[in-house]
Amino acid sequence: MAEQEFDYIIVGAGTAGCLLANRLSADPANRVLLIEAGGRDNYHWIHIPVGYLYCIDNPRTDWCFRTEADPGLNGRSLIYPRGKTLGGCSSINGMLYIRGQSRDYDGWAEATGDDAWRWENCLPDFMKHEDHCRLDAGGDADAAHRDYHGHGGEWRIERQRLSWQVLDDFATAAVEAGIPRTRDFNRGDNEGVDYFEVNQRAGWRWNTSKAFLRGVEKRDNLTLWHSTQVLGLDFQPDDESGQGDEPRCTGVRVERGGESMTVRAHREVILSAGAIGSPQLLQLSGIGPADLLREHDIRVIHDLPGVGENLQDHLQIRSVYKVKGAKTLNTMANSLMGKARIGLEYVLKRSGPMSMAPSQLCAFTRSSDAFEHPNIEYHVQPLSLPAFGQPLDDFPAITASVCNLNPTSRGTVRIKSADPRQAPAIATHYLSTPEDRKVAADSLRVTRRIAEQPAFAKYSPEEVKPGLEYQSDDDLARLAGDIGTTIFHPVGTTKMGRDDDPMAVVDSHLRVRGVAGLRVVDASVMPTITSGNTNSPTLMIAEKAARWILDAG
Ligand SMILES: Cc1cc2nc3c(=O)[nH]c(=O)nc-3n(C[C@H](O)[C@H](O)[C@H](O)COP(=O)(O)OP(=O)(O)OC[C@H]3O[C@@H](n4cnc5c(N)ncnc54)[C@H](O)[C@@H]3O)c2cc1C
Repeated sequence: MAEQEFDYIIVGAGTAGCLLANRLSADPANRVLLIEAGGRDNYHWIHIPVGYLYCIDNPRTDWCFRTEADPGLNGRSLIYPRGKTLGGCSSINGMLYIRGQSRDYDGWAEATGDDAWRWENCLPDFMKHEDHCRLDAGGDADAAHRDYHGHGGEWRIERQRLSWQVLDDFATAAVEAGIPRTRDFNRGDNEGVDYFEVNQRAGWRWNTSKAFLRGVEKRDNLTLWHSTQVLGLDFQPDDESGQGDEPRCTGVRVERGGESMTVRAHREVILSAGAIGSPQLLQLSGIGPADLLREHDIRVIHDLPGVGENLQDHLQIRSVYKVKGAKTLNTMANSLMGKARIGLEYVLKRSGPMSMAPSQLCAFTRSSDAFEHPNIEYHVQPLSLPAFGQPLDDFPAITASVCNLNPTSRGTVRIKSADPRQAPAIATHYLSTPEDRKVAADSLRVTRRIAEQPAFAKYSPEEVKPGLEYQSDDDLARLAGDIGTTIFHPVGTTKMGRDDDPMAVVDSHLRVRGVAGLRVVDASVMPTITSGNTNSPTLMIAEKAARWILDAG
């Protein structure tokens, strides 16, 4: 097949990739190719919110990664979902819209030496694509809402179409325990308790493929290749690149319809393959820690020791409380009649449990007085299950999942072979620092403090997990290792940083250091994880990067 040529090649049609494709192809003069390994997002469970349960660990929508056995989890290995379809993780995620805290972005500005990343300079890039329901005609926005939220953009944010008495009471208990109520988690200081806002439209999931791709897919200058895996990057050797001593990325090698082929990029290749896929592709292509590459007989194009290092994630520690006298999903869904009622409510009104994001109630607070800012986040659910993928418990219960927002543990993503079809080794290293073990223990104590408050105590809560017999720091941290699991936020594996940071993989404009014509634009560039869920920060990153790419073009 003849070699094909484009101006920009975007690898990965996930959260970042779909937004980039939209913005870069807005100018008809730019020929843009968007490549996605997964298929179209035409599986019904992607769109029915509760369907995330059926998309996770399903090869139709998920890469189905497994982590290495983790000593911090007492030797357990976890399923590690990553979306593999148009929309990427935004097609299988929890739909929760949370930006993090202003200090996260001010920290990125410090780490890169570039004020473009300061909170006040990120806020316009969050707002640019936003379509916030409270700013709809007749919406209940307060006076300041317009200063923090946008309307009319592609990315829809709505209130949930449900409420649960038991969660309303958990929220009141949180207030009784000293956590203030908030009406907006997204103004830079997210302390407080309320229901999450979600990326849904009228009870359907709103993923980045619907938001950014669907309306522009027919542009003549935008080509979409789904079901096409990028196998590696091509380079022009340094002496021929005309870029001084820098090698230049000239295109990608793909497998499409059973054939291998090369595609050329005149201006840039942009990796948006996510926090696992992007470092894996760089390493496979000769950009990464030289020793690792040589171990797998890969020619070193550029020795960048930070590629695949600095993996950060939020570990959720799921306390389960058996309750009396409360309606929970466990009991509602454990009969055929109950399931039928739930199904009917969704068909007729697009509301109820089938419209449910995995988590409903949110709280940000501090694990102890040692912290000046909220350093833990709650995701509270009116249900419990022994493990993801297993049926709900047959007793009424809620789960109060808590995670450390700013972990100090760092993991790695490293190829296991030069074969692009083989998954890399994902070593999470959760709870590997004394600080993280202490926050884990203290956060479980905060959960207990909330559960003891009068508003929740009326349900006679019984702590099934971890169990009140565990009280000491050591016991609680060990138990956290038993019941903790990913909350699906890997970031940081191609971090941005200053020129004098040897572990920085990209500069503050997300250009791969030491290589021309190549950027990374996705969750992997975050130098530190945000204090909240990671989808909207990734969109903000892509919005900023799109402008820089167009300006450089
Ligand atoms: C189960 C789950 C629940 C989550 N819940 C939430 C939530 O409620 N709120 C929130 O804010 N965040 C949530 N997240 C996290 C959030 O969705 C991610 O941080 C965000 O989507 C990352 O975007 P990205 O662009 O970096 O990567 P992705 O969205 O993963 O996109 C990468 C894309 O690249 C493709 N790709 C990878 N390798 C190749 C290759 N070699 N060739 C071609 N294509 C390739 C992938 O198939 C994928 O489509 C969740 C994630 C998961 C998995």
